[in-house]
Amino acid sequence: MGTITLLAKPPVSLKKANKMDEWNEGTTSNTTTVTSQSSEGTQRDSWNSDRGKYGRGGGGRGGFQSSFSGGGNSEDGIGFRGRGGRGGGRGFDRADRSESNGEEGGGFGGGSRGRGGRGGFRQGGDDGPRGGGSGGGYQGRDEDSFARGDSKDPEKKDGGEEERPRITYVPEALPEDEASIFAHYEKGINFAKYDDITVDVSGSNPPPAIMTFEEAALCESLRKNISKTGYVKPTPVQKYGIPIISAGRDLMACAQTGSGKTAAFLLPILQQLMADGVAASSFSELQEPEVIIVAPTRELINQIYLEARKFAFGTCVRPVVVYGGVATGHQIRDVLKGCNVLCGTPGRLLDVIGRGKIGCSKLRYLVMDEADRMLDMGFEPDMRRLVASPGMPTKENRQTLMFSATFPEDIQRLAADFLKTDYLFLAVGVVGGACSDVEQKLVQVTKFSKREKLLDVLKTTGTERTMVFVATKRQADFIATYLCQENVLTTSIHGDREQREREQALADFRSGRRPVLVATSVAARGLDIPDVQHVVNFDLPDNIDEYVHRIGRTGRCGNTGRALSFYDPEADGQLARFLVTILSKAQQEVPSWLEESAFSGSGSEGFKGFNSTDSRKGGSFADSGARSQAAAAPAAEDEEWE
Ligand SMILES: Nc1ncnc2c1ncn2[C@@H]1O[C@H](COP(=O)(O)OP(=O)(O)OP(=O)(O)O)[C@@H](O)[C@H]1O
Repeated sequence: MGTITLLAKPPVSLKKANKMDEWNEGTTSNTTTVTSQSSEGTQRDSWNSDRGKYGRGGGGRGGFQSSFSGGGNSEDGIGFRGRGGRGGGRGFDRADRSESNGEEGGGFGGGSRGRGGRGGFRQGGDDGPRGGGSGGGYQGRDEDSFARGDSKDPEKKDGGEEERPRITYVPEALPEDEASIFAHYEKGINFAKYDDITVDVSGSNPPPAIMTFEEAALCESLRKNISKTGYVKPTPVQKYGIPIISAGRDLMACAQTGSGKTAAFLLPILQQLMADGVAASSFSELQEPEVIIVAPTRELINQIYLEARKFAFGTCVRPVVVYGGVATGHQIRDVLKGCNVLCGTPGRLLDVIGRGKIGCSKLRYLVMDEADRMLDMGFEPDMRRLVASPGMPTKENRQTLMFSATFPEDIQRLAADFLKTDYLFLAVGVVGGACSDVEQKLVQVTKFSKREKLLDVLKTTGTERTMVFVATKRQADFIATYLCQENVLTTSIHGDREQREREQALADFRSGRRPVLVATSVAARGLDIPDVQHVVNFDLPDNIDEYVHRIGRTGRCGNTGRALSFYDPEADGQLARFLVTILSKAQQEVPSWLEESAFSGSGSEGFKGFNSTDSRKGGSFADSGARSQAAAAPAAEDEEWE
């Protein structure tokens, strides 16, 4: 099976990391050889593989001339899809296009949602419950002993195409000792400045904020766990969010990256479960969690799970996590040990519900983290399926909580479908604003000069932990390989890497063994990695919200950080006005060339309405069209998140 091992000195021949490797296991070596990488200028990458039968589009970005010659099926040999790749409406989401839904899709039949890799059929996803289009129900890719006894062969793709291997990956057991469970990183020098942030709560009768954790009247175990975690006082989103949730209100909360949103929802929920004496039981073939938490990527949901496990430590409340890329049977066995708080990515969650292992009738809390992402065109159908699951209480009979650092107004409007009409909207700071602890710099580049610039930058950052964001999975492999060849200790994460590799990459990055992580958007949201000092946008994203999340991987929890973005006027012009706004709202220097670019040509209509808040306040949907459109679109067209 092909795997990529990004070493400081890579071998001449690198095995390519993508899911096609999995598909070809045992049949094709599918080795990718990097034969050149220096002549820049044309999109001449030739990647001979059987990728991209569906959804191949004209190349957009790129520009590094390289020659990848895959050893697999060479039927098409065009390969380089660039950013323009679209699904042609086929609704197939093959492995080469999908980072998020390919793995996390609900799999209720196909359809014609072919845009940007969010097709109905999640072929090639790690768990992609596949709908056969007719009565297939939920059928995960890695069916095992828990599969329903119907006729589908889990190893075969629908339509009798290629065989796919069973997913057998089981992550290492987590350490159980307190020191590991409560390991945390220190808050930074700007933590106290959180108190100066403007907070706005809109909606009727909001409860008063708390100023200290003591005021939250938490039970003893939870108080102890908070203190072992090193939290001394709540952050603003916690000060306001905790009492709102404890008062039983639905909530849409928007607060800057790295400001403690996870604890803002976990603490009041766990408090209520503990106060009610909720206890996990392994004596049931049907587990009925009181809480479901969804997030868009595997790594993020795992992180949320670890937080939940930490805060529930020593109590009878049992959190469990389910996500793609890991053997489903393993996760279901874990669920069956007792499950009060089920954390999951949408596809796998729908899968385990569909297998009859999870019942929703006792559900009290539904939490969407990165809610604007969970409700954009990629995941919204899955969210609708989730709330339509058998036994799921109606929105009137459950508490629904949404959190993100960005909340475009059109997504807010859509989100209201999932919330009671009297939900509260909590805005901490500028809605959708960047964290002001991140120093943002932009440099103008041409696409041909990016790679050398990156190398220059990394030579000055030394062993600082740096995340480098690129537009596509292929680009991630390519840049990571290039950096390795230049002796920069690098690893990479993207949706074509196997889960084992993704977890290893994150572990290597976290530990500093590989201080540079080249990533696609899959790593843009939520990841809380200590000591990331630097984010580089090698390719700027298509929408400004994505930019805000990416740079938010640094400057967390009162620490400072730096973000450097390569701005290619040819490709990034549509972002200019949003960047100007983001920079100025975060008190950053705005380069004059950026201002010129923003005010020229396509104009400044995006400035109006940018500073959105609770959409019920009259909002500015019309004005904010450009921003909203960009924000609602998938984070990247070529690839997705998980
Ligand atoms: N009250 C607190 N005191 C000290 N540290 C805290 C507190 N609350 C949260 N943290 C820490 O701050 C960091 C960021 O928190 P978290 O990951 O919840 O941020 P977030 O707002 O969800 O960010 P993002 O928008 O990127 O998802 C974590 O390491 C968390 O443990």
